[in-house]
Formats: sequence, C-alpha cells, structure tokens
Amino acid sequence: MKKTLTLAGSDSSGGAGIQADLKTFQEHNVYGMTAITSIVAMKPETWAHDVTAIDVTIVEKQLDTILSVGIDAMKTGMLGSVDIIELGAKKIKEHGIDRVVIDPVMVCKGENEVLQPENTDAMRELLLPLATVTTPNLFEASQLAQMDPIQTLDEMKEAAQKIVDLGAKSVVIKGGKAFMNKEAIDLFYDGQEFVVLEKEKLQTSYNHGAGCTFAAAITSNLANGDSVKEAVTKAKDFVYAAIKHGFKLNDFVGPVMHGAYNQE
Ligand SMILES: Nc1ncnc2c1ncn2[C@@H]1O[C@H](COP(=O)(O)OP(=O)(O)O)[C@@H](O)[C@H]1O
Ligand SMILES: Cc1ncc(COP(=O)(O)O)c(C=O)c1O
Ligand SMILES: [Mg+2]
Repeated sequence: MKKTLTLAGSDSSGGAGIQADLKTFQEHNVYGMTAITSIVAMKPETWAHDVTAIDVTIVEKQLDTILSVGIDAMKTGMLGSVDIIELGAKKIKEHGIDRVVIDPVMVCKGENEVLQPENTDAMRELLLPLATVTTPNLFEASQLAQMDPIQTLDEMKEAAQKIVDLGAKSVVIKGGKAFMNKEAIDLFYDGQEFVVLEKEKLQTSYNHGAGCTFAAAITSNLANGDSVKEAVTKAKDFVYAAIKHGFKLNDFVGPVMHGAYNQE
C-alpha cells in the first residue's frame, strides 16, 4: 500500500484541509497520514473562520511519527506560521522526499487579501524550490510570481515561468471559476511544455475544498507512480466530478463530494 502525508490545517466543516485530503487519499487507495498545522472552526451564526495555529514543536512530533514510517508522496496545505514552513522545508530536505505537492494556500475562496504576507514570502523562498509541483489558484500565482492580478492565458504563462524560475519543478495554475473564460482552465508547465487543461465550467457555488481535493488527488497519483503530467491530468477529472456533485451543507457552505469520481 502506498503511503502519503498531508501537512495541512483541519477544516472542522469537513470539506477542505486535512479532511479533504484524507477522503481523497482513501478514494485513491493510498494510506494517508496527517500532521496538523492549524485548526479552523466556524462561528455557527456567521461562519466567520477562526484559525488556531498549532505549536511548531507539536507539528514536528507529528512529522517525526509519520516520517519514521516512511511515505511515497506528500502535500502541504494551510501552514499557519513561518516556523511551520521552515520546519516543513527542513524535513523534506532531511528525508530526501522527492514527490512533493505544494498547495500554497493563502486565502479561503472569495477573499483576496493575504492574512499573513510573511507566510507567502517563506513559501516562495523555502518551499517552491522543493516542489515537484505547486498548485496555486490565480490569486496565489500572482502573489508567488509577484505580478498584478492575472487575467489572460499569456499572463498565466508568464506567472508559470516565474514560478518555475523560483525553483518549482513544475506548476499548475488553477484558473477554475475565477478565470474569465467559459471553460474551467488550468495551465500546467514543467519548464518545457505548457499544457492547457480544460473542462466545462460548472455553474455551482458548492466548491468548498476543490483546491485541496485537486492537490490531494495529484499527491495520490504520484504515490501510485504516475508522471507529474499524468497525475495532474487525472486529478482534474477527479475534482471535476467532485465539484459536479458538490452539495449544500448549510446556509453558508457547500463542499465538493470527494467520492463522486469513483461513484460515477
Ligand atoms: N466551477 C468550476 N467548474 C469546473 N471546474 C472547476 C470549477 N471551479 C474550480 N474548478 C477546478 O477545480 C480545481 C480547483 O480549483 P479552484 O477551486 O480554483 O482552487 P482553490 O480551491 O484552491 O481556489 C481546478 O482544477 C479548477 O479548474
Ligand atoms: C484548513 C483549510 N485548508 C485549506 C483551505 C482552502 O480550501 P480550498 O480547497 O477551497 O482552497 C481551507 C478553506 O476553508 C481550510 O479551512
Ligand atoms: Mg486552495
């Protein structure tokens, strides 16, 4: 059985973060292990997010547990603090982990203000050089590449080039719902070729956790031995089905249906 690690935050509502990762790992028949970096809870009346960072020493104990077992691939998600980013980078190097998906989570959907800009700098400098593939959405790509908001495919390509120049082996920029296009377009780039991944854009707002699910699917596929391009291409189909079957959880949020691809 292939084994995966997610270093990410807990989303109590179950759609994103560690919860999305574990559900997605299970659907790919890989054994998932977790190092929790922060805990997100929501106010029942307003769904305002309350984020508590976990002490870095406790994150290290979790990572040491998991890395003593050994893993075939890993991903990162919400990281909470510069200390945790530094720790993650140190462990990836010490253990020579070479299938690493960096999902550079900066904001939750609908927001475009980075709460912790120092985390962005640390991810750019410490984690991108260790990434087999990084999966920014449009906003995160512009922040990593230090560009103005991205609006065209040419600007996506420019950002992808910059992110690879920063040291990531490859990148997939998620145009998703935000990109002004009638398709949901993602751009893959590995320093050699640009590949445009295209799917029908689903008219739904029940897409909470789509980014985490996409990155976890890529991680699973890498653990199972796929090339990066294959892993990303299959993950796009997986998350498309998950969004298609997204559902209303309450008046505030609708998560993707992580099991939809296999059920279809
Ligand atoms: N409405 C949609 N229809 C089809 N695919 C979508 C839609 N929204 C997002 N996606 C796809 O889901 C994946 C996750 O993207 P996105 O939701 O933009 O990430 P994030 O949650 O990190 O902001 C990408 O492959 C993106 O293209
Ligand atoms: C713990 C955690 N990680 C990551 C995210 C980002 O989720 P998405 O997959 O929608 O980008 C969220 C959003 O609420 C979260 O709570
Ligand atoms: Mg995301």
